[in-house]
Amino acid sequence: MIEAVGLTKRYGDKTAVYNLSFQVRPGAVTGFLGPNGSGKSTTMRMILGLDNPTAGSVTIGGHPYRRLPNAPRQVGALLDAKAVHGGRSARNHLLSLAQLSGIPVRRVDEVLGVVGLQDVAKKRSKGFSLGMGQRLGIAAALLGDPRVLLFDEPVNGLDPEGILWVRNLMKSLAAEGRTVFVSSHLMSEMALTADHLIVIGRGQLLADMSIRDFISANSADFARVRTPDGEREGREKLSSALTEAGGHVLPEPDGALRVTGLPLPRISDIAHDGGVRLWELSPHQASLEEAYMRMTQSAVDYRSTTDQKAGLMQPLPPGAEPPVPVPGQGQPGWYAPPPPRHGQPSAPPQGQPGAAPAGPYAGAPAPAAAPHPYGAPGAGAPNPYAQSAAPPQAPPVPAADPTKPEDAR
Ligand SMILES: Nc1ncnc2c1ncn2[C@@H]1O[C@H](COP(=O)(O)OP(=O)(O)OP(=O)(O)O)[C@@H](O)[C@H]1O
Repeated sequence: MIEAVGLTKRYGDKTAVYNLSFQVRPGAVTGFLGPNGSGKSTTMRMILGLDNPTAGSVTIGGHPYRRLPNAPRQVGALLDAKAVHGGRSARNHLLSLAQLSGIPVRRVDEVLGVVGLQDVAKKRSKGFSLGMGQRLGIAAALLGDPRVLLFDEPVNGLDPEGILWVRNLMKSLAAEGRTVFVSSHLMSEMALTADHLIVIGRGQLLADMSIRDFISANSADFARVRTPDGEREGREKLSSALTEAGGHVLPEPDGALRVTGLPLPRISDIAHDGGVRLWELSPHQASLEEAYMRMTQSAVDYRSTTDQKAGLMQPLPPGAEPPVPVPGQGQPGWYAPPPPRHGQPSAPPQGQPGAAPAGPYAGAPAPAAAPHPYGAPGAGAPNPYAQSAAPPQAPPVPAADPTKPEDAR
């Protein structure tokens, strides 16, 4: 088991990780999520003794990494697949690692086979593609047959077959009772791979719970209702009737309605009473990606702006109309999560730095967070992001908190 207690890391006046407490348990794949720059790699480096915490501690099986006897036999890690001597062949790279840790040579050939690099084992790694480099990094992590494994973005650069292989590998390592801690930005992949999630934002714990609890705590069930195409009047009539009955109705991009606050049978009855035909009435739950976006949107440091192509535009021909901007294109594919049960602001106020671009559903209040099933073990100072059993009141972007270091606010 990996256990962090009050883990904090400052680089000068930058606080990369602040008061982070969590446990990564054996027998499960634990996903480690957070926006760019949220402190995932820093946390992993501290777990592996590559960085010293400014405060707090992190142990593996009860010991700091540096005090583990023959640590490479107990802990395997892929942090940076490029951190390889490019002039060495894949096999020689693994061989040198094996010799340093007293691992038999035949294990090198074994792991080369496991990651599918046996045919290029004698090739210099500097000629490797991104995906081949990742495979070599995974081979190095598996070399000592360790009980604890850390992978920082292991599927980066892998093709679909490679991604599937990594997914199955992580699951089988966990099924053997090992501790598997894996960071990724690929939500769909995490949803398929991880059993448990630890989510951080700006170095602080946002969530520590099972995937299923994470999704239900950060999303509301909703119904998709579609009336026949071309029957606009019926759609509008239904929309008004549902709103009148206490539902919250939002238009979907394809013309359907997203309805919360009313059970499906009630929606059906309302449509029937109003004489509105339905082509679709289906129950839905937000995906991990939607739930993650909702939870982390206020902790995102790096956001794109619209490319104005300043000074690059050709003058429009006489009479031509400028292109019409497409709503919600600031973050393609993203839209605000389903609306509230109790009403809680989900996005920072528009126009402020860090405000999310207005999506088609922007402005819809977000669902109240459900109680945190596991809590934040060992949490010290109150964490403005952490899920809590109390009704949430604080807006997602915390106001300046004088009890916190500047970067942790
Ligand atoms: N050696 C360092 N010196 C100064 N600042 C650092 C150092 N390492 C990390 N940081 C800062 O700490 C913060 C957390 O960085 P970290 O690399 O841990 O984030 P991350 O969650 O892994 O990001 P990504 O998802 O982009 O890989 C960032 O603001 C980063 O600039």
